[in-house]
Amino acid sequence: MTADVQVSAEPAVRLSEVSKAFGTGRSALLALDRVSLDVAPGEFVCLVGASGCGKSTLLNLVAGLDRPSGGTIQQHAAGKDGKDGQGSRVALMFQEPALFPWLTVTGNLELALKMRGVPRAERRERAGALLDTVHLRAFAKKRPHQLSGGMRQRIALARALALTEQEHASGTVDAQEEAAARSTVLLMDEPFGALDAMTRDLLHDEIERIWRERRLTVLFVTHNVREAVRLGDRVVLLSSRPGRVVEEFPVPLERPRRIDAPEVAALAGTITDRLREEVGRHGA
Ligand SMILES: Nc1ncnc2c1ncn2[C@@H]1O[C@H](COP(=O)(O)OP(=O)(O)OP(=O)(O)O)[C@@H](O)[C@H]1O
Repeated sequence: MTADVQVSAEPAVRLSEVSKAFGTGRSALLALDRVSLDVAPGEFVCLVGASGCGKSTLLNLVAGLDRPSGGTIQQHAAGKDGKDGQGSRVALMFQEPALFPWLTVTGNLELALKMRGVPRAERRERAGALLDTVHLRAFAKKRPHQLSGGMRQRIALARALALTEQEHASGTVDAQEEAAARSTVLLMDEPFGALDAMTRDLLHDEIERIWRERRLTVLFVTHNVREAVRLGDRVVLLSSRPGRVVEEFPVPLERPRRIDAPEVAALAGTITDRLREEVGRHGA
């Protein structure tokens, strides 16, 4: 089976009627209600919605950190044998970088590579390559507290990428390897929420470049509708709790986009109006 052709036709992630309830009986809280969503390989999808509508819950389910109460989540990856879900690579990145403070920048990345089973002899070089990707090679020997917030988030991004690395030295990129890269899913939960506007702008450029170069599939949660329009191929609007997909907005704007461009503001305005309507309906 030629995995690349078949896999590229499949969504990288498919949620079918996914529900999630916390607790049982009368005290049960329904966080997600029959959410269906396909994310294509190489697509950048942003999820927006009111606070508490279940965005983080959804990412946690896709990451496999929790199990849905109903419905199914499938991840299609180009595993060696081409089977669905085999060789699937998912990495999560949060608002807090959560780096180990006692390790250097390189040490943090090497640890992630070790967790992926990358042999010791390769780790230093691959950590260096990841630092090149986020333009922080010069800070390899620093510890997290010696970096700015934006730099720490770039290291967290490099670490997330490390967690999607393959166990073997990749060498040349053949079609199957490329298809596997496309089905690498990067889950980002408000990764830039704590940064100042200028640093966030820079990181938008950075994540867009890395997404393109590595052909990643990205599922990105944000409160910031403009950020969603700046980055996404598609913006998915969730309802107030329980989260359901209310509407999807394709973003047909040429890249790179500027967050303050009038066309970004216009589409963000439309989505925000829809979000307000939704929040109003729930009396939140
Ligand atoms: N482990 C849990 N146990 C019980 N309730 C939970 C748990 N995790 C989340 N919830 C509840 O599920 C709902 C959805 O939470 P979630 O964190 O997914 O929302 P969110 O959209 O990411 O919110 P925010 O935008 O404020 O970060 C909330 O009402 C929350 O209190």
